[in-house]
Amino acid sequence: MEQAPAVVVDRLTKRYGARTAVDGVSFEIARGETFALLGPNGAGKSTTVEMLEGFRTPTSGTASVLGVDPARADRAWRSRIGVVLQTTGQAGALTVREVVAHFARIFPDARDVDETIEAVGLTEHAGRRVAKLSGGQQRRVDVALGIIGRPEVLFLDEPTTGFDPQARRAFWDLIRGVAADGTTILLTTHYLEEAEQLADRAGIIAGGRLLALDAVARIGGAAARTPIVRWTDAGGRHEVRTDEPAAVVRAIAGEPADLEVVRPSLEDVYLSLIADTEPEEAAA
Ligand SMILES: Nc1ncnc2c1ncn2[C@@H]1O[C@H](COP(=O)(O)OP(=O)(O)OP(=O)(O)O)[C@@H](O)[C@H]1O
Repeated sequence: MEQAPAVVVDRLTKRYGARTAVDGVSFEIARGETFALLGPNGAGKSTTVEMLEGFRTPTSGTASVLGVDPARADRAWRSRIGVVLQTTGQAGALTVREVVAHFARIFPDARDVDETIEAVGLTEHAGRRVAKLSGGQQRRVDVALGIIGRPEVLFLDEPTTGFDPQARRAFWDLIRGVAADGTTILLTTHYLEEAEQLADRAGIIAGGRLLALDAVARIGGAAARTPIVRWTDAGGRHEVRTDEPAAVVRAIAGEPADLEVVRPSLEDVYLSLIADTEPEEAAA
């Protein structure tokens, strides 16, 4: 029998007064899958994730995480969930090792404290106070606390904001390892490359509505990913969308200038999908 999905969201809606932050969103995340929720500032990503974490109550619709309604969840359920919130909030006076060890005691089957600190690349800072770390290093402490309990479902809300490129790559390796252990991951991010690197599937949300939901390589539909050939000749600048870019290039007469073949990236598809949506200020 196929395992039930780890996360089921059905017409989930959250209103704050007259503002609808999340508007009838539905998706599922399979066990072991890494799913990315993408969207501009104010799109409703954090509100969605926080309803799944049990920190906010839906206005209507339903959510289920590991078969449980997060709004009614108990401690046993919470110990199966890992959370990395958007804002950092540890006790800054404690050292990295003290904070991680403190959290390890909360969970029935916690990871080894030093191994976890090593996994997030903080071994040489383990004895330092969290308050003395850089923003990116403090974020790694958040991630350590999110994974210390060996969660079945891990929520990562903008986990690499403030990371330098090298730290981001190290973090991706860490998350790939967590995913390889079978952990289901829900990631929100503004870095589309991060979604391409980590996620199996993604949803694009804007104005509280889900605009697209598919495998990362297919999102936006096949047409949106059709390669584009561009070149300049005596007749001006040309642009052709084609599934056979090599044939188009061969057929170009003479010596074209600025010849390029581009395959639209997730970022291109994302930008064209959200281009028609209202910016948050206008939606207020
Ligand atoms: N407690 C609240 N009261 C009123 N409005 C809220 C509250 N929390 C969020 N909102 C509004 O709900 C909308 C969605 O916010 P949310 O934080 O979910 O967006 P987001 O996609 O996570 O954005 P970002 O990328 O900036 O983190 C925004 O318009 C926001 O202003």
